[in-house]
Amino acid sequence: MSVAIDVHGLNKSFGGKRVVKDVSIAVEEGHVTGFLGPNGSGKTTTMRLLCGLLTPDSGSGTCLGLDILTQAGAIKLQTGYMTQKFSLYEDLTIEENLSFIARIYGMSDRRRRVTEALEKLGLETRRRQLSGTLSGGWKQRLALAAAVLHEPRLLLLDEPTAGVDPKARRDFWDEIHRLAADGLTVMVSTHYMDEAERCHDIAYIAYGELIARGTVDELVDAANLITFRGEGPGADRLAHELLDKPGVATAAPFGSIVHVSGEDREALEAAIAPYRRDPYRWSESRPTIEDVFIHLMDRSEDNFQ
Ligand SMILES: Nc1ncnc2c1ncn2[C@@H]1O[C@H](COP(=O)(O)OP(=O)(O)OP(=O)(O)O)[C@@H](O)[C@H]1O
Repeated sequence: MSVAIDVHGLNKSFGGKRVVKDVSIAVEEGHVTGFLGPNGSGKTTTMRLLCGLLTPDSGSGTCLGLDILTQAGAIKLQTGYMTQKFSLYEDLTIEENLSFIARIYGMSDRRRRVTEALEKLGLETRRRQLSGTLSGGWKQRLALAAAVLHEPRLLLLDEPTAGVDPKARRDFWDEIHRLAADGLTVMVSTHYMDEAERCHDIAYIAYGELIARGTVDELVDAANLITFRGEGPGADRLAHELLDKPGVATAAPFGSIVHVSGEDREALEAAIAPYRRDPYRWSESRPTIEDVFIHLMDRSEDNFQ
C-alpha cells in the first residue's frame, strides 16, 4: 500500500503557545486514521498541517505526493473537509447546497454529479428539504456528501458524529469505510472509543505531541497496562477507594463492574488484595482502548505539569 501523507518535525505555535510539537507521521492511502487525545491537544491543528490547510512554523513533508509547504493549493483541491460545526446554508435545500458547492469547485456536469451524490448518500427523499430543518443525522449526511462531492483523495473529518444517534453514526461509519475501500484516505478526530475501534489505526496526541501510533491492538499491547475486573454486588462502588491506592492508575465503574488498571502488577495486586473476599470476584482482563486512553491522558497530564 502506498503512503498518502509523510511529514517530519512539524511545529506550530499560536500567539507564542506551541500547540504542535515535532510531529512526524505517515498515513497510508485508503486508511481511516483516528486522531484522539484530550480537548485542545492539537488534533485539529495537526490534521490541518498535514494537508497544507495550515503552514507549519517548521517541518516538511508530502501529502498526496505534493509538498505541504510549496504545493498546499493543489493539495487543498484534492481534500474534502467536514468541520465540527455544520457550515452549509440552512435556508437552502439539500440539493441547492450541493449544487452551490459544485459551482464553487467549477465542476462540469453538475446536475449529474449532484444527482449521483444524492443517490449515493441516501439523500434523494429529502432533496427538497431546507437544510436548517434537518435532524443532526441528516445534516451530517449532507455535510459528508458536500465534502466528497468533488471526489477528493483525502477527507478530513473533525469530530463528525458529535450529538448524532447510534444508528446514524453506524451508517456514517459504514459510508466512510465504503469510501476508504475505493481508495480515499480519511483522517478523523474523535473522542468516541467505538469510533476509535472502527479506524484502521490511531494517532494519539496529547499537548501537541504524538505519543502513540498504531492499531487499537498495538496501542493496547504497547501500553503495558494490567487490568483487573471486579464483579459482585457493589463492586462498582469500590472505584473511588481503589483510586487512592498506590499502583492504581485508573479505576472506573462500568455498570456494576469495576475496572482497575496500573503498570505495576505487584502494586496493583496489593491494592485489590483487601477486596479479594465475598461478595467480590476478581479476574484479569485485557485492557480496553478506553482504559489505555485514560491512562495515556493521566500520564501526559503529569508530564505536562
Ligand atoms: N487559529 C488559532 N489561533 C489561536 N489559537 C488556536 C487556533 N487554532 C487552535 N488554537 C489553539 O491551539 C490549541 C489546539 O487546538 P486544536 O483545535 O488543534 O485542538 P483539538 O485537540 O482539536 O481540540 P478539541 O478536541 O477540543 O477539538 C488550543 O489551545 C486552541 O485554542
